[in-house]
Amino acid sequence: MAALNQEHCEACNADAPKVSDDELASLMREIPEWTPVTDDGVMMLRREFKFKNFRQALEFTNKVGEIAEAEKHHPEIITEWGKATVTWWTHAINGLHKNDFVMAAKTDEILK
Ligand SMILES: C[C@H](O)[C@H](O)[C@H]1CNC2=NC(N)=NC(=O)C2=N1
Repeated sequence: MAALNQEHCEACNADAPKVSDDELASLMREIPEWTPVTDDGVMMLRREFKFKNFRQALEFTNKVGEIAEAEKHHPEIITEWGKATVTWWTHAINGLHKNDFVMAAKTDEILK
């Protein structure tokens, strides 16, 4: 199987499948620094990234924005002094799709 960070998002509509509990468990092993969180009943993936200052957090935010535009899949990003909090979920299905795990893995790759 290709590494998650080498995969691409598939076009996704309201009929697309949410990840099953088994898929969730196995996909989480590929992005161990992310946490599944539930916000208003919607499951999401979240990770906090720490930086030395606001500028570095902002530069990272913009790089995440570039991969989001390239893959047409978009996160919530909260950018603060020394920190960016990235949250991925699939709006179209109000939950987690494989695409969110691909994007989390690509997000991790930005800092490698
Ligand atoms: C038409 C367009 O591709 C869709 O609206 C995309 C845009 N980016 C998206 N991003 C996320 N995270 N979930 C979506 O369902 C989604 N839909």
